[in-house]
Amino acid sequence: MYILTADEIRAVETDCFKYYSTEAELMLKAGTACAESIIEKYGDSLVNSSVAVLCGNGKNAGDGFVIASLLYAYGANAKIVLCDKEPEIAEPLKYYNEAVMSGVPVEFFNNSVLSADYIVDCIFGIGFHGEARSPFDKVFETVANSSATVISVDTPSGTNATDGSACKNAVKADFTVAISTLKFCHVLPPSNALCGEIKVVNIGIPDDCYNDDYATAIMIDDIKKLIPPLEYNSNKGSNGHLLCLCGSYKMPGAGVICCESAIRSGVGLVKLTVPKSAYPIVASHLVQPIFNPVEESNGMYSEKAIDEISNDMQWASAIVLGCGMGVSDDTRKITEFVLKNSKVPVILDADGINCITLSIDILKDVKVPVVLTPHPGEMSRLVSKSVEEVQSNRVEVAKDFAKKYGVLIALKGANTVVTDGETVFVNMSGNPAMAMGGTGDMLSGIIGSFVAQGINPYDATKAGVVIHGLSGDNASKAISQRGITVFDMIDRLGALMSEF
Ligand SMILES: NC(=O)C1=CN([C@@H]2O[C@H](COP(=O)(O)OP(=O)(O)OC[C@H]3O[C@@H](n4cnc5c(N)ncnc54)[C@H](OP(=O)(O)O)[C@@H]3O)[C@@H](O)[C@H]2O)[C@@H](O)CC1
Ligand SMILES: [K+]
Repeated sequence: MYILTADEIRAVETDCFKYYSTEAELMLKAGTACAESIIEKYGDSLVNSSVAVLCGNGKNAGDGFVIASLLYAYGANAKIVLCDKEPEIAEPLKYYNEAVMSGVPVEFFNNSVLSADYIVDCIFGIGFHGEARSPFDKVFETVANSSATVISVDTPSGTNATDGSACKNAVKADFTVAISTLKFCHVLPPSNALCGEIKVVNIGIPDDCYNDDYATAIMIDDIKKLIPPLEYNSNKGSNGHLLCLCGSYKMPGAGVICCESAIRSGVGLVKLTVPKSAYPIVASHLVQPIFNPVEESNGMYSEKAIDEISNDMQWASAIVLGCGMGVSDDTRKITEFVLKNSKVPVILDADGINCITLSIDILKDVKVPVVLTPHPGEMSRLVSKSVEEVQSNRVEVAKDFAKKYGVLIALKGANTVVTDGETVFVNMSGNPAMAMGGTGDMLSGIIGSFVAQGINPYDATKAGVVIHGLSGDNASKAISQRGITVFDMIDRLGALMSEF
């Protein structure tokens, strides 16, 4: 599934109009597909309910006039609410006239929308930019105060389809029906939080109107192709050796979480090389890995552990470095040693990332694939920008960094961005319940496990973020969003792997 900017979808539509369809035909298909999705989702509850279809001055309103006619015909008390004026563009005007002819009531915007059961938001689509100009500022304020179920058509009005920004009082939808493809407002903050459930409807634009260099949402079916079935004659050696350099006296759980997630996602053998004082704690929670308790300083790896770590590295087919490791001169030296000397891919997370922020250029000399899994705070330190700057340019920041340093990036947060600096993938699984300590350690363990099993690091990262998000979704559904722990997610990870 592609994710497009406003200009990219306009170019697609222009090609479609050139060769395949008129604007009016496409608008009818868009409005019809949206109405069908609304009926499919809300069904009989629409009948006799009051539905205010709020229409602006652009073509998003054209979809709205089609939707109003179809919901009216379905039995809803649907009415068209003109937010500013009667339509002037030919195609919306056509469907407006048809709606009026079919008896759909029309009114100009007033506070009666506050009592509607449903608001269908066709105020703006991909054409919105900046702050809402009068009279739309007032419309947005009123919608924000309504208790109606809000359905946005294509984009929540007031969001910018290209950069994901949102104006004051931008519409907050319960359900967004995206037309043809996702747009960036569906996956970038802050507007991704305004979409509610998202459904993408196909309106029949032929494939050859699209290029193939767009950002892509990672879908579950795509991931299934990336994970090969287990070999019938496999043994613990052939399913990969993952070395985890994670945990410290103060953060032993990171090692437990990382290793257990790796095991639950299929790796043959895991070795946890851990500072000595953390060993009794991790081993009391997890017994399946091999342990190597090593020299420590202040509860973190000591530089003196480098020989032991070096030996363990010869054994590994992938390495996860950094979860709960702590930052000290010694852990910085160990991180640099691992990066410079590893012959296998390295997944660098958390304190592994923090350990290289002052010596970032070492990434340019690393000979093996490196996956960095920063959260926005870690990314902000890596690029010396504020968290706000990172979050308002997630795709560009991640892509530029990956390209400059020749690494793979999974920039975490809602809709994790995965990139190799050339192509961009965005994750659609997961939920806010996962915003808690330990979920990052889990993600690193899953990615490390897949890489150790021989999946190429880019595919392993894509698969890891999707499956990690799904385990969060499953745990939240079974328990609650506020009430889950990382171990509730790990408990579901094993069963979830049956789908892959
Ligand atoms: N192409 C097709 O045939 C198809 C299109 N489809 C549908 O069309 C939608 C795109 O339509 P669209 O391009 O007309 O944009 P839309 O958002 O409806 O309105 C733009 C108007 O809003 C105005 N405006 C902008 N910002 C503003 C602000 N801050 N405050 C106030 N006004 C502001 C802007 O004025 P401007 O500022 O740019 O001069 C302009 O007048 C798309 O999302 C999909 O739903 C589908 O049916 C498939 C077929
Ligand atoms: K809209």
